[in-house]
Amino acid sequence: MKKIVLIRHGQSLWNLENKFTGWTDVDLSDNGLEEARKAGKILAQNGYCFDLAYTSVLKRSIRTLWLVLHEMDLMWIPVFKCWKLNERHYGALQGLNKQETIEKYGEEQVHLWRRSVDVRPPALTPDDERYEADDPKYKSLKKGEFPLTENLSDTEKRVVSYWHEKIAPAILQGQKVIISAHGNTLRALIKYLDQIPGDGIASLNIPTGTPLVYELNDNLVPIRHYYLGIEGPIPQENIPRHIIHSPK
Ligand SMILES: O=C(O)[C@@H](CO)OP(=O)(O)O
Repeated sequence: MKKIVLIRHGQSLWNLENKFTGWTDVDLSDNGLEEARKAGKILAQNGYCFDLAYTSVLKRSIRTLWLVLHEMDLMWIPVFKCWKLNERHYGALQGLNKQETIEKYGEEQVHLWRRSVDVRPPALTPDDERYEADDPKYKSLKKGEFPLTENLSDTEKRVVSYWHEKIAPAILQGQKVIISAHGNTLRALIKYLDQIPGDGIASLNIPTGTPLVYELNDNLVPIRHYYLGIEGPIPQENIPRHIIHSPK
């Protein structure tokens, strides 16, 4: 049996301000910093240890990982950063307030943009200042690879390709792995691992800064999964489809 830990970054400044974030590189809020430290403590208290870590190139997930590894005294382990683990690109919605967007376009449209698998938010244009293809952190992207907008399926393709290229081979070699990423990146990975069809993933919301353990069989098929450190009943919207129970 293999065990991996997924963690969505702690609360970011734009989570706090209720803004669409996507690839905008905002940092953690004070609460998010605290969530990340708490996650590291909980992992250490539960006897977790990692050989390798994976994260995006966005500072909210990198800093979350740093704080987790700091609390676990594991800052020395190799950390691999890749844009393929970035949050879903939110196109022209990036920077807009979610509530104001609902007031302008209606609840139903905004829900489709946020949670549908195949609807893409309005695209950025390459002359938009939010189009950051020239940022050095994206110099490894091939021409045309930098997204102007993405739906969850687009995100799933890049996340799953990285899973097969890098993460799965490491797990199969026996490495203990933590992945620090983003709400929609982790939803996409869970959709793939748990083979959740179509819009079955629409209602899943991953809580910030909360370790989610996946136990996998030798073929990397999920056996069960559970959160660490949630006190009281787990809200239904936080529970991936196959969840069985939380550890004692
Ligand atoms: O703004 C974003 O990038 C994401 C995650 O915070 O938001 P949502 O939950 O709407 O997908």
